[in-house]
Amino acid sequence: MKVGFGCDHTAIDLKKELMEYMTEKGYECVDYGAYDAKVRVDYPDQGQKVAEAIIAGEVEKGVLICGTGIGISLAANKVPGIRAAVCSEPYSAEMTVRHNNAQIIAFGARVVGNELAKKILDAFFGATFEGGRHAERVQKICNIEAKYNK
Ligand SMILES: O=C(CO)[C@H](O)[C@H](O)[C@H](O)COP(=O)(O)O
Repeated sequence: MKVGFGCDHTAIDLKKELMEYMTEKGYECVDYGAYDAKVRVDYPDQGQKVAEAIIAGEVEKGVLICGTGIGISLAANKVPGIRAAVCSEPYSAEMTVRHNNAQIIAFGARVVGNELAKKILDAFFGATFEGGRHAERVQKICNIEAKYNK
């Protein structure tokens, strides 16, 4: 599976470590920036890049990291069709795939440590969407989006 990674200046080292971790597990990791911890950047730019890469079919899923995970996920969720979830622990990371069919996991480099971040990725990428009643609920989310994107 191809996975897109994006972050702001707060998470350069964590992103690098997680990309290495996922590459070792056999994932093909694509880096959408940022690249330099000394250069302050705006998290919406990387959130948008990874979200658009998913919609374009360049990558299947995404990992977004800023200081809290909140701003970068808010930006990604503005791209129609994207479901990005902020999760600071593995249970939510698993459930956002099983029940919400989220394509992007987001978290904060100032919130979670490196080893917890790996556990969050294990849970997210190890889960499968359950469909059924959850598909109907996800469709309702899509309907809200469609109503405001005419
Ligand atoms: O989620 C965020 C904002 O909603 C992030 O924490 C950003 O990484 C944060 O805004 C960066 O702040 P900085 O003071 O410019 O480092």
